[in-house]
Amino acid sequence: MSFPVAAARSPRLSALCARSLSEAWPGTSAGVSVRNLNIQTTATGKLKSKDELPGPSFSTTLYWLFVKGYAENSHLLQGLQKSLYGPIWRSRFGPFDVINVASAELIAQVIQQEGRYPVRAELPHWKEYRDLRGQAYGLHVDTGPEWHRIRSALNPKMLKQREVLGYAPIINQVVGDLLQRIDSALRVKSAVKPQGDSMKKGFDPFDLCPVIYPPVGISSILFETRLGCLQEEIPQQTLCFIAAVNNMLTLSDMVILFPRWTRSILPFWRRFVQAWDELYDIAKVLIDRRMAEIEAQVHRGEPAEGMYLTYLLSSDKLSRAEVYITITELLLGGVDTTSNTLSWTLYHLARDPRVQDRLYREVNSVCPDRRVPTTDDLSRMPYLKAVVKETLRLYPVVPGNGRFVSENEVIVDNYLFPKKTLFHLCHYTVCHDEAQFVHAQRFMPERWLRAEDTDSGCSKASPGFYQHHPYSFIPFGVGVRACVGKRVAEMEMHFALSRLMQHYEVQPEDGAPTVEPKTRILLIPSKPINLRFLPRG
Ligand code: HEM
Repeated sequence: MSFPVAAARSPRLSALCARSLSEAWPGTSAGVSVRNLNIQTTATGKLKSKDELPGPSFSTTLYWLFVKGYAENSHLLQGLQKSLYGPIWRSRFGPFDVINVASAELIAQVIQQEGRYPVRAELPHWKEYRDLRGQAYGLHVDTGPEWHRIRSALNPKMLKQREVLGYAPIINQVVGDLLQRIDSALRVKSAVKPQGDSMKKGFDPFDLCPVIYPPVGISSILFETRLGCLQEEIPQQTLCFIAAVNNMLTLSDMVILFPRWTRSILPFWRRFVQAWDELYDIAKVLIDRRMAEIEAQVHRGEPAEGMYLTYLLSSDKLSRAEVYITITELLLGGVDTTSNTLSWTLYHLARDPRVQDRLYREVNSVCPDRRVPTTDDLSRMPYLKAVVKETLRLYPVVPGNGRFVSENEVIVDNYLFPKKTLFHLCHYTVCHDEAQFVHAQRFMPERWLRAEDTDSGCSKASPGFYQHHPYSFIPFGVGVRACVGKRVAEMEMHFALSRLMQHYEVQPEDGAPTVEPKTRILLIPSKPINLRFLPRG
């Protein structure tokens, strides 16, 4: 992932570990723009205690969340609280005592001190479920060297560019099915129109989100089988799986908020366990089925060829129990994320014909006559990548991330925090910070390009149009704990978007309302995004 630093320097995000920050952010020689990152210098004065931090009382937080409606808009609460308390504040809520940081510099300071085995947040209720069922802990529950061992087994086939390129054919096949699915949805809609109706095929708006919502591409890579998400009749098992993912994620938040003694009265824990059981059981059936196929192949003297699952099952790096839970967790990470990002992208393209036209022209010039793009072709589509980046900036799927620093004390902004402090990294606010991004509320993919753009209608004369602090845009996280699915997700979105552009022009439905995001763990559309898909001639 590159940054549009004006002087044509584009450091890679992966290189942005704390130690290399000044190299990675050219122009920020130590002690100048990295002033706040150098904790040695901030530590020279007297350090303050976290008790001196400003922040809302418990009752104020309750009021904001449940009376003012920020429970579904916690991304906006970040900005409100920043305006009241500054870029660092403390909030207490139920069992949580959280230090919120809402500037790129302070986020960088936290990440810089996250330790060798970073933890996002403790998930005691997930651990309790695993103990209850005697399952392996997995990526989200395991900590320290155990987490690192699992992560090291996953990384090579997920994060190495060379390996990920191998998934291109299956992703393209899935995208082909997606196009067919849209086409048949349009045909059904036009078929029910009365004769002579002026509305033509493709003119009836519909919400693409449910079509692309299911974990289409990633499931093919992980399970090495199609789950039938793109069939007109989605198989029952797949519907169950999708519902279980939703339930588990929603209930996870509820379970952690209420004390244990409420479990016999409130339904949350019981339903949470049920959702996990369903998820795990379906994943286990699919994995066992694939394992039986591999064993049969080996028995026949054939090489066991496959993708991710075959690699994990045959690598001996993880136990079978760990493979069950790891594949389930990978799928959890891959579901809402790419589909929501793609939906937001289309939402903006539909509203901005100039951007859509420029994107179409780029795709068409690299792949004329609807030739299916290859990964090489994608590398020659900078505007396509800029469009996806700009979408992730406006709608970071993970609007706030966490770091639970348990190994060491941490100094941030001259405050000293003891071990076991939970930090909330307010990415949404930082991505919308006018000081980092000129016209921060506008959808302007050009800001990610290095070349001068002539028709964006915005002032590139403003210093900083292309420049921003590297930690002001980290939609996939950063460092060793960053998203393991980043490369696959990007490839999936780039293929899907380029091919959608080849086949359809998207337009908003008549009188379409503005769609705002809401938070349901992830940042998702608050209402359906209904679009018209007009087949291109
Ligand atoms: C638009 C797409 C996606 C976005 C924006 C995204 C974003 C993120 C972010 C912000 C994190 C936390 C990183 C950190 O704590 O520093 C994360 C973690 C994770 N993501 Fe993604 N993700 C996406 C797609 C995917 C996909 C497709 C997969 C499945 C292969 C996936 C699997 C995971 C997993 C397993 C983790 C936890 C890693 C760990 O704890 O070691 N993500 N993702």
